[in-house]
Amino acid sequence: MNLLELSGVHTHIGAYHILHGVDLAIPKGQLTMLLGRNGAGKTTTLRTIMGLWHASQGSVRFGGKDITAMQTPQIAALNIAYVPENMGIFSDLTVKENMLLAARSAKNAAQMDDTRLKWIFKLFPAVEKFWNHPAGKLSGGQKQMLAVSRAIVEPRELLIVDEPSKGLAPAIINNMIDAFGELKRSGVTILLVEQNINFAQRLGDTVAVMDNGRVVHSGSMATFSADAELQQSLLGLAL
Ligand SMILES: Nc1ncnc2c1ncn2[C@@H]1O[C@H](COP(=O)(O)OP(=O)(O)OP(=O)(O)O)[C@@H](O)[C@H]1O
Repeated sequence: MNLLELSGVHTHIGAYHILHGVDLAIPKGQLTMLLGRNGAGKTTTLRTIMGLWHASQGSVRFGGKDITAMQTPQIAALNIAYVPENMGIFSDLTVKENMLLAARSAKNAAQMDDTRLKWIFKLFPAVEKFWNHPAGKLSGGQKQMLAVSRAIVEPRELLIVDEPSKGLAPAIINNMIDAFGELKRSGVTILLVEQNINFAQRLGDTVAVMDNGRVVHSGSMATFSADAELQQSLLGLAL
């Protein structure tokens, strides 16, 4: 069953026609990797899902419901979390305050779900370690971990993250892979935009590849991983 479905989505940004009929299906409970060269339209697709841009044609359906024309707060309220490329962290606030702001149902730290926080601390130890530190002081990798932690501070149906491995050192990437693996096992449906093919192959169940504002290939990651020629032709990878 598909949790999210885009059909024939066109998106314009001002005078520019960016998405040219995106068809994308995100199977429930799986981790889908959205790949493609720079400028292929991946971020624009995520922003269109979240209602930050609106499709001028086509439809976005979530759990069978048409969300194409809905506003971002209403879309988020359907239990969809989005971590943009800039991560949306408040640098002057502590890690704890950043987490608290993301927890819609908690008015203070004591009201945050303790079991869930402990689970998040296990996924991302840096979040616990720097709990009372200003978020602006964290390294790039720790900020990314905080950003994902904020997104999952409450249970989600769908977690969308734009380039979680960007600029991260290999050790941090391994931590990120373990954390997303654990998130996947918790049953949440995940959509990641990735440039790091190794990261994508280690985590993805399903893959969709974009080019020129369209999805030009979709299928299982296992099939895609086994086909070097396909990867070469779609991503221009030097193998
Ligand atoms: N605000 C904007 N105004 C005009 N054009 C834009 C805007 N945002 C994106 N674009 C253009 O839309 C196209 C798709 O951009 P998008 O960011 O969706 O690609 P992407 O696949 O996420 O690439 P990247 O990996 O470089 O982020 C690009 O040609 C980009 O220049």
